Amino acid sequence: MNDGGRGVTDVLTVTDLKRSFVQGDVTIEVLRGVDLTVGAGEIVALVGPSGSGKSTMLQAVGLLEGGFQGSIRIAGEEAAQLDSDGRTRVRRDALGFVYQFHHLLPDFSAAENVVLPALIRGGTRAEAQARAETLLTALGLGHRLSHRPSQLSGGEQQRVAVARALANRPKLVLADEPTGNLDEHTADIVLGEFLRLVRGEGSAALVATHNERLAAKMDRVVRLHEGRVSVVS
Ligand SMILES: Nc1ncnc2c1ncn2[C@@H]1O[C@H](COP(=O)(O)OP(=O)(O)OP(=O)(O)O)[C@@H](O)[C@H]1O
Repeated sequence: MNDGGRGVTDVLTVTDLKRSFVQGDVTIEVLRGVDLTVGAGEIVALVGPSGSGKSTMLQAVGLLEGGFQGSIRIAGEEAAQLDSDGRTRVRRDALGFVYQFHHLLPDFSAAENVVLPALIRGGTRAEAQARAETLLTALGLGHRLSHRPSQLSGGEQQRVAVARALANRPKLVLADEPTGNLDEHTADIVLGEFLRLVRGEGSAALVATHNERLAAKMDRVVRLHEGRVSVVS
């Protein structure tokens, strides 16, 4: 799909997305009709105060949860038309995920954690290994390939999570507070590396953060407010 205006192909088009949660007698309308596009290779910050719905939004776009109304198109595929296998395929082939906490497999080395997504997708071990080493080396972890997560610093663990997200060359990386668990100095460095690598790979990214300073380093900032998105820059 082409948005016409910016002259780029969109990897993500969200139209009139709605999500509410019912708790007892109370209905909380978190997303009240969100419209959002992310172009190929574009890095978009999703900002908003705590509770504004950033994680809810990323869960919808990551095809991780149902219960949504509206349209989500990822790399040309309409989410509502996908069955469970289709959602798994889109997540595996078109998306990469980075969370606030690394969620690395504790019994596997840094390299093995990055190799796994490619193996699951059906790649050869040699290719997956070469890709993992390239990504980890680009993130300054060439000397940490055999370390397990518990043997790495917080910043190093998060770099491995970034490498894992990029292993299958996703069109779109979804990142939920990717540096939220790091001290300010380390967060700055890791976010800079994340942006450099994502740009170098030509992937797009949608990055939820409540850190406006970090958001300003991205190509565009959109704000979630009262269940809708407004463009900041
Ligand atoms: N499964 C759920 N059941 C009920 N309410 C929920 C559920 N998930 C989220 N919410 C509510 O939806 C609102 C948005 O939550 P969400 O986690 O998306 O916000 P956020 O912007 O990511 O916040 P933070 O920056 O604190 O992570 C909150 O009020 C939250 O309590």
